[in-house]
Amino acid sequence: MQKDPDDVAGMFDATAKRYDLLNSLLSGGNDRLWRIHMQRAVKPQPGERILDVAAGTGASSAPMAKAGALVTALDLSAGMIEEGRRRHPDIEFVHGSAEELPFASDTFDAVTISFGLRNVQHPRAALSEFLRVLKPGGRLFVCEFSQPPVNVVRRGYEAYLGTVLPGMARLASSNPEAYRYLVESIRSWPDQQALSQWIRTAGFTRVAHRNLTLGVVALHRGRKPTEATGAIRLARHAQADDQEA
Ligand SMILES: C[S@@+](CC[C@H](N)C(=O)[O-])C[C@H]1O[C@@H](n2cnc3c(N)ncnc32)[C@H](O)[C@@H]1O
Repeated sequence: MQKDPDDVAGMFDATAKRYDLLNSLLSGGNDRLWRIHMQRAVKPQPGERILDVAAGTGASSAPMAKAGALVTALDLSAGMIEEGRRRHPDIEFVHGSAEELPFASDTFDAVTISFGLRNVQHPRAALSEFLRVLKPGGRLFVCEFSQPPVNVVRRGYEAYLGTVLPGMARLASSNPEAYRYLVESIRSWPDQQALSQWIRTAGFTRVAHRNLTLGVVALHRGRKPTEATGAIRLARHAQADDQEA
C-alpha cells in the first residue's frame, strides 16, 4: 500500500479536530481500554524521558505526562500538532518524521507509538530510529491494530471493517476517504509474529507481544540492548559460528 508522507499528513490535518471523537466512536469506546493497557505496560516514572512518536493530538501522550514523565510528542501532521498543543499546553510537541527523528542517539528512557507505525511509509526504518534514540536498556512499546488469531473472530472483524466502519465513517466524518485508508492500512499490516520479527531485526531484545480485544490490537514491546546484553549476544553468535565451523 502506498503511504506518501505528504498525503498521510494532509489526511490527518483534515481530520485533526474530530479525530479523537471519531476514534472513540469507531472503536466502540475500546480506545480507552487500549490506552489503559499501554499505560500499564509503559509504567511511566516521574522524570523519565519518553518519546511518543506519531502522537497526533496527544491522546496517547497525556496519560504518561500526567504520571510525571517528561513526554516529547512527535508527529508529521501540523494540524494534529496544532490541535494537540491546544488540548495539552503542558506537553512538548515536535514536528518531524518517525523515519528521521530530530534527536541525538541514546536520549530517551522509552519510545512509544500508538496506532502510528502502520501509517509510516518505511516502518522498519522507523524501528531503527527508535533503537538509535533510546538509551541502552530503554524500552519500546508499539500499540497497533493486528490480526485476531481465532478464525471466527477474524471473520467478524473483517465484516466490521468491510461494512460497519465505512458506514459509520460516512455518517460521522466529513472525510470518509480517510476511513477507507484506515481499513486498507489495517488489512495490509503484518500480523503479530511478523511485526515481532521486524522489531527483533531492528536490534531489540526481549521482544514480546500481547493481544488486546482478542487480537484486534496487539501491544508489542522490546528493549535496546545494554553493552552487557550486546556483548552476551555477540558471544552467543561467535559460539554458534564456532559450532558451525
Ligand atoms: C492514528 S493517529 C494516532 C495518534 C495517537 N498516537 C493516538 O493514539 O491517538 C496516527 C498519527 O501518525 C502520524 N504519522 C503518520 N506518519 C508519520 C511519520 N512518518 N512520522 C510521524 N508521525 C506520523 C499522523 O500524522 C497521525 O497523527
